[in-house]
Amino acid sequence: MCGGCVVGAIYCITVLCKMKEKNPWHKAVVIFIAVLGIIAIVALVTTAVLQNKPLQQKFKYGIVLDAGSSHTAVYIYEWPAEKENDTGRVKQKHFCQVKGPGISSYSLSPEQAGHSLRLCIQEAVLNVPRRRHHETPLYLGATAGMRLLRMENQSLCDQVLGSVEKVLQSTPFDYQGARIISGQEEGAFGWVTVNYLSDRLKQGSGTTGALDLGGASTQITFATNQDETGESAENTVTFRLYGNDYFLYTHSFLCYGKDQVLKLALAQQTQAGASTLLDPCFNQGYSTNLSYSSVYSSPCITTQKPLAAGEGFTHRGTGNALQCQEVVRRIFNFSGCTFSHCSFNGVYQPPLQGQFGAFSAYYFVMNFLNLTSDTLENNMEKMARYCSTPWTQIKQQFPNVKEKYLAEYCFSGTYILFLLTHGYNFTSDTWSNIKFIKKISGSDAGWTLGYMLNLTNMIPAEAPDTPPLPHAGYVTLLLFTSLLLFLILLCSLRSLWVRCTSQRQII
Ligand SMILES: Nc1nc2c(ncn2[C@@H]2O[C@H](COP(=O)(O)OP(=O)(O)OP(=O)(O)O)[C@@H](O)[C@H]2O)c(=O)[nH]1
Ligand SMILES: [Ca+2]
Repeated sequence: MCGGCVVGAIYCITVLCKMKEKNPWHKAVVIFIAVLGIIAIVALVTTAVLQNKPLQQKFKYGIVLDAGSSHTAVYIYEWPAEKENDTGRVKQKHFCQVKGPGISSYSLSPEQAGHSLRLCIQEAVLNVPRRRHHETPLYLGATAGMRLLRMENQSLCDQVLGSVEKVLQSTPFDYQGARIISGQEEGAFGWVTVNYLSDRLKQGSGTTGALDLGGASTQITFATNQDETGESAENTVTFRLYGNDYFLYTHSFLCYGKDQVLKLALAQQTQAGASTLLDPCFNQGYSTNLSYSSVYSSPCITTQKPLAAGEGFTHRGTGNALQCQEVVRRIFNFSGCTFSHCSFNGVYQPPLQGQFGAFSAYYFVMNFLNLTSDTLENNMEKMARYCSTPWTQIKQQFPNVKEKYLAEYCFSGTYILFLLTHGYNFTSDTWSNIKFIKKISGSDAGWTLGYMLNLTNMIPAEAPDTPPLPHAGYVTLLLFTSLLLFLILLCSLRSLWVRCTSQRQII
C-alpha cells in the first residue's frame, strides 16, 4: 500500500515537472503532495498501532484457601481476562494468614473452624472488585491435618468441613467446594505451580522438581522418564500441558511434616516413660514441661504411651548435632524396599532428576539457619554450631523470633538435612540442584495456584495458536518499513526536483 503511494507520488512529481513551465503554482502543489504523503504514512502507522494495542486490561480473580495442618492461608489470584491461557499470566494479588491454628485443631468446637476464616474472607471481599465477586471461583483444599483427623474420627472431620463450608457458601463469591486433597494432588499441583510461575511448561523440557515441607506431611515431586513411572502406579501422575506430556513421580509422606516428625522423635525418646527427657536436638539450657498426651495422642504415633509414664515430662536440651542425627535416623526405616530404588519406609523413588525448588518449612528453616546457598558439608558444620549454642545465647541473639520456632531450629534443620540426603538421596554433588525458595515472580510457591489453574482449565492440553509475530515485533516491523518507504519517497522527490531544475537551466 505504501509502495503504491511512493510510486503514485513519483508519477505525480514527474507530471508536475513537465507542467512546471506552464503552471506558476507548481512549487506549492509539490509541497502539498509531500505533506499529504507524510500525513498518509503517519495516519497508517498510528492506525496500525492503535488497532493492535490491547484494549484496557480487564482482570479476573480466583481464591484458594489452603487449610494446612498448622494454619489456613487465603490466596487471591488475578489474571488479564483475555490472556487466561498464557503461561505465567496468573499472579498472586493478595495473601491473608488466618489467625489461630489450622482447621483440624477445631475438632472439639467445629463451629469455630468456619468462624476463624471470617476476617480473611472480609479482606478478600475488599480485594476483589465488587462487580467480579459473583464470577470469582472460591476453593478450599485441606491437607495433612485434616487427613489425620479423618483417620482419627471421620464424623468430627465432616463437622469441621461442614462448618467451613457454611461460612464459604455465605460469601459473595462463586463457591466451588471444600475438600481434603490427596497427597498426590498436593505434590503434583505444587510442581505445576513452580513450573508455571517459572514459565517452564511451554518449553517442554527441563522442568523443576518440587519439595514441600508442611507441618504434618512432606511431598517430593519431579518429572521422570515414562519407563521409571511403571514400577509404582500410586506414585505416578501424568499431565499433558501446552502440548507436552509429563510423567511425574510424586510421593507424600504423611507424619513427616516438621511438627509431626518432632512428635515421632519425642515418642521415640520417651519409650521408657521417664520424667525427664535429655534431648540432643534442643539447645543446652532449654527446658519445658510437656504432657505425654500432647505427644502420644497424634495418629502418627502408633506406640502407646509408656505404662510407667506419669502425666508429663521435662523436655531438656543437651545440644549435640551428631547425637541429634542419630535420633532423627531412628524415625526413618531403610529396610524392606521391594522396588528397584526406594527413598525410605519402603517407598519407591526413581533416581532424582534435574533442579528442585524447596519451599514452605524448607525455606523458613534453611533461610533462618543461613543454609540456603552453601555446600552440604558447610551446612552440616553450621548446623552443628547452631545446635551447640546455649539456649540463653540463642534467645539473646534473636529476641524477635518466636521462641517455639527458635527452640525447634536445631531439630528441624537436622531433620531437613537428613531427609534430603539419606531420605531422598541428594549427595554433596547434587546438593546445589536444590534452591530454597519462598516466592517465584511475586507468587508463593505451594500447591494452591496449580490447584486453581487445573480446576479452572487454565492450562490447556494443547499449545494455543499464536500469531507468527508478537505484537511488539509487528509494530516495530511496520514502523521500520514505513520509515524506509518515506525515506525512498524523499530521495526520489529530491532527485526528480534536481533533474527538473537542471533541465530548466539547459532550456
Ligand atoms: N520457622 C518458621 N516456621 C514457620 C513459619 N511459618 C510457618 N512455620 C511452620 O512451618 C511448618 C510448615 O508450615 P506450612 O507449610 O504452612 O504447613 P501446613 O500447610 O500448615 O501443613 P501441611 O498440612 O502439612 O502442609 C509448620 O510447622 C509451621 O508452624 C515461619 O515463619 N518460621
Ligand atoms: Ca502445606
